[in-house]
Amino acid sequence: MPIVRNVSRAVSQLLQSSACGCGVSIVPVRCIGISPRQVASDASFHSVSFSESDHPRVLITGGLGQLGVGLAKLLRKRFGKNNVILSDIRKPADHVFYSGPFIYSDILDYKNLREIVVNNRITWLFHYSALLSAVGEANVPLARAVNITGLHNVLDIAAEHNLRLFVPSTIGAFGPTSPRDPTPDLCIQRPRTIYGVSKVHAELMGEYYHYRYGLDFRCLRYPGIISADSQPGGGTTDYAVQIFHDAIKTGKFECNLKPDTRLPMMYIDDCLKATLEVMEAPAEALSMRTYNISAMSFTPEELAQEVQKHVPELQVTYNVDAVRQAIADSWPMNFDDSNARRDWGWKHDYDLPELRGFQRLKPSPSYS
Ligand SMILES: NC(=O)c1ccc[n+]([C@@H]2O[C@H](COP(=O)([O-])OP(=O)(O)OC[C@H]3O[C@@H](n4cnc5c(N)ncnc54)[C@H](O)[C@@H]3O)[C@@H](O)[C@H]2O)c1
Ligand SMILES: C[C@@H](O)[C@H](N)C(=O)O
Repeated sequence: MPIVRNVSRAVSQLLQSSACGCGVSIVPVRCIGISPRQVASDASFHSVSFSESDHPRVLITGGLGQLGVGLAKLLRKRFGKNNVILSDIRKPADHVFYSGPFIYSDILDYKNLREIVVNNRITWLFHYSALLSAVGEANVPLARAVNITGLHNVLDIAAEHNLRLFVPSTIGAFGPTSPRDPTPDLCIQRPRTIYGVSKVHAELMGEYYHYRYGLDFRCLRYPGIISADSQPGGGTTDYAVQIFHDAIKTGKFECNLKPDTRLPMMYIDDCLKATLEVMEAPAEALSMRTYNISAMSFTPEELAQEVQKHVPELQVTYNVDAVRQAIADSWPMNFDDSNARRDWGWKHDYDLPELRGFQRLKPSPSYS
């Protein structure tokens, strides 16, 4: 795929919007009080438990972060408001609470998660809960618990209840020994953050459950995601969201990465579109279960120049955060997503050139 580096039109666009299976079990089942998992040696099951003409019943974990509310909106449009349940451990804002079903769910509480899946007859699960790269380095034990133990809970429940499971991975699943320009789907993955390690673990565990038990696991490696109406959750690519907000609000932006740090990025609408598309793709189309997806790639300096075309008075300074810089320097510069394009027709809509005007990054009134 040609690498897109033209940042001009995208900037405009962004700125414009500102069981207890105690009996015989064939799946990995947690058995209350006896053993955590029972797996028969001939374990095998297949995940599509609803008829293809029915709408899936969806649960989104960690849904109050940068991406979950937008995903719920997209899925509700397609499957109906009441078929999509957002969940998180945080209190939702009014506009989120009143926009559709919301439920408290801590992914570390296995029984609670299972109860939600059972009571709501969930068929598709989008597992968004995570601690991102920078906050993960600041609290490794919590990141390990949420990103690894939490994933184990989700995998087991998805397997027990024949769910189709989406788990996002990231450019952060690669490390300094991976090829960086471009980074293919299959190559060395030796990340040096707990976030990256947990995401490689998620990719491998999901694929293992797929091949071992038939779990319908689907995974996309997202680039850094740019959004208008939601705050990033403490990652290395956060600067690429913050610059738009600061340009509009204060006309000043202090970047915590060096000006020439090139990273793959994607507008949120493309990210969510890809997520829905890969979940709807026929299983036969998927030659793999974990795909890179790509849209554009730019440096802070290039992005700043583009924003300055629309906000000429914007002053950009650099105050490099050593932790984030070390992480960014170990991540891909460009992502090769040719397998996604070939297998299930992935095509992004937004290059930086396509994002015209300032409206996209103007926070809506409900944004906090
Ligand atoms: N935003 C990006 O740029 C990006 C890029 C690549 C991959 N991803 C992945 O996409 C997913 C969503 O990303 P995001 O940016 O919305 O993340 P975020 O950090 O903004 O939100 C994560 C959410 O998880 C919740 N959470 C934390 N602990 C929890 C627990 N114990 N139980 C339930 N929920 C819990 C938090 O409250 C938060 O709302 C993550 O898995 C992330 O790794 C995001
Ligand atoms: C890239 C992605 O995984 C996230 N935005 C982070 O920087 O941690």
